[in-house]
Order: sequence, then C-alpha cells, then structure tokens
Amino acid sequence: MTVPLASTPVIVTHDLRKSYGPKEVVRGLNLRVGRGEVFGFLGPNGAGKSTTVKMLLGLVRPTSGQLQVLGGSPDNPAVRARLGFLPEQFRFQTWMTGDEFLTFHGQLAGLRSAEIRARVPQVLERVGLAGRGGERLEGYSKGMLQRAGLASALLARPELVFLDEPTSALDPIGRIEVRRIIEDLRGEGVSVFLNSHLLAEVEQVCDHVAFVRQGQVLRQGRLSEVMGGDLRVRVELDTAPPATLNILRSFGPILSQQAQPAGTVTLEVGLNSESQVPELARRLLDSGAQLYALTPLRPELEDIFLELVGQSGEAAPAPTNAPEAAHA
Ligand SMILES: Nc1ncnc2c1ncn2[C@@H]1O[C@H](COP(=O)(O)OP(=O)(O)OP(=O)(O)O)[C@@H](O)[C@H]1O
Repeated sequence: MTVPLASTPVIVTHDLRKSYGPKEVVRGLNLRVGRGEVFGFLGPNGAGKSTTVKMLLGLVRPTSGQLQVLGGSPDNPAVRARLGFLPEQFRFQTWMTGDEFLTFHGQLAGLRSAEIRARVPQVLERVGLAGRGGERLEGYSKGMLQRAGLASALLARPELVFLDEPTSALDPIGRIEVRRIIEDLRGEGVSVFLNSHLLAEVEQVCDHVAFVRQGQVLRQGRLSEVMGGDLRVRVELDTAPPATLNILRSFGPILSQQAQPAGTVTLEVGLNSESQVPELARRLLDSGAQLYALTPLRPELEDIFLELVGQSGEAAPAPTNAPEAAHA
C-alpha cells in the first residue's frame, strides 16, 4: 500500500524533555510535522523553541522522551545530510567570500566538488545574491548575511529546513523574497520548520502552527483550524425579525446586535468553522432577508497568541504542577 506523502511525518516527538541543571526548559513536548508542511513554531522568549530545534537537529541531547526526524534519529549522519538549518545567530566565516563560504558549507555537508560548483550560483540567485559571491562576507550587510545563511541552509537540497527567525535582519522587500522562497520550497515538497516572532509573517506563510509556552505545546494544528475555532461573522440585514434570529441561532450564538443609522441592523454570530459561511448566506437569502453584508471576523494570530501564552508571555502563570517558569 502506498502511504500518501502528506501523512508521513517528518518530525514526531513524544514527551520530549530537556533540563539544564535543575531547570526543565522543555517539558513533555509532543509535536507532529507532516511532510511538505510549512510549520510555524510560536512562543514567547524563553519558551524553549531554540532548544527544541537544537534537539531536532541532534545538536542538544534530550534529557528524556522520543524524537524522530525524517523517520530516523538526527544523530544519524544520513538523516542530518537531509536537513537544512539557518540558525538565528549564524557565526559567519567573515574572512571568506560568499562563494568560499558556501563551498566550505557544501564540503561540510558532504557534497561533491562538481555539485558544489553547480549549486553555489543557483542558491545565490535564489536568495537574491546573484553576482555577489566574489565579495567577502565582512563587507556584506546584515540582510545579505542572512541571505547567505539561507543559501547555505538550502545548498544540499534538504528535505526539511529549520529556519530560526529567517527574516529578522531583512527589510520589507527581503521579507517578501524569503516568503517566496518558502512558498517555492513548499511547492517542491520540502518541509519547513519556522521559528518566528513575526506573527503576521507566520500567518501568511505557514499552513500549520504550534504554540509553545514554558516548554509545552499549548495548541497545534492546521492554521485554518487554529484560527477558525473562534470564527465570528458580521451580518448586515434590513431587519432582524424572530425568524431571522432563529436562523442565525441555528448556526451559533448571537454575540451582538446593533441598529445602524442607515436603518439596517448588524449582528455578530459565532460559527464553528468557515465552511458554514456559504450555508448561512443561502439560508438567509432563502428566507427572504435583505443581506447587505456578511463578513467573517477573523481573530488575528496575535490575538490567539496572546490569549494562549498570556499578555506577559514568559511570565504568565505556569500550568499545573509546572516547575519554576523559564527565563530567557
Ligand atoms: N545552554 C543552556 N544552558 C542553560 N540554560 C539554557 C541553555 N540554553 C537555553 N537555556 C534556557 O532555556 C530556556 C529556553 O531557551 P530557548 O533559547 O530554547 O528559548 P526560545 O523559545 O528559543 O527563546 P527566544 O525566543 O528568546 O530565542 C531559557 O530560559 C534559556 O535561558
């Protein structure tokens, strides 16, 4: 039987834990990332995101728990060879030129010389550094360095790429370009694990997200599900007689009702999912109501983030039986 690619996880963790001395910073993390997903890993400072990424890359040893990356252990060099990583704070060999830097990283990744020669100009072009490979990294701007780091992460055609704050040094155009690169990777079936504080960016590029706080996953799933749980719609009608109110109530609670100066009435209704919107429109129109507007009111990812992790982020109260809160 052929297993559909999308169902094959590229990352699975079970009860993953990491302590530094007496301080447990990853506390029973359960994650599942499917093949081809662009997965946003979100959490406040000190939530344990970088520690988790380092464990997934085999750079930090878990204290306990299980993890599988690309079906194996990240300690296995054959698995590592299929991973790409852009760390948040890359220590660049700034005395090298861009070409030398990428050649060096290609060699570290075990690529053959002919492959490196062919690949280096391709990845430079992909990250918007075409023609700049002959310049020393010490003369690169912050944004160019970040692009060079991204180029090195993509050099060995990884199946799974970890990007830790990939756009933090980039201007708006650079951010759009990185978003396009991530979308291209998705198109090629490459899975992307994205650590980012930029929630608007995550919202635009990720199809799955996990919210983490104090080393535990608070919620994870498809972005549309995570965002759609609280979907509200604003309905503007000519009038709202009892029959219309009953139709609305059959979809969800009426959260507010307000007469408008123009003589119409607006109501907000809570829905279970976006898929109910067309049916709601049809039922209202079939009932003879004059429908002026039907507007889904999506919560911003930021609202969900704040609701889940608490306004104060890391300092929010720990879940039950949690040890002392982690500090960045
Ligand atoms: N090598 C280490 N030794 C001791 N404590 C550490 C070490 N690395 C991380 N920590 C602590 O573990 C906690 C989690 O850190 P981590 O860097 O994983 O969080 P993060 O979610 O990536 O935060 P940020 O968004 O600020 O990068 C923090 O309290 C940090 O101080």
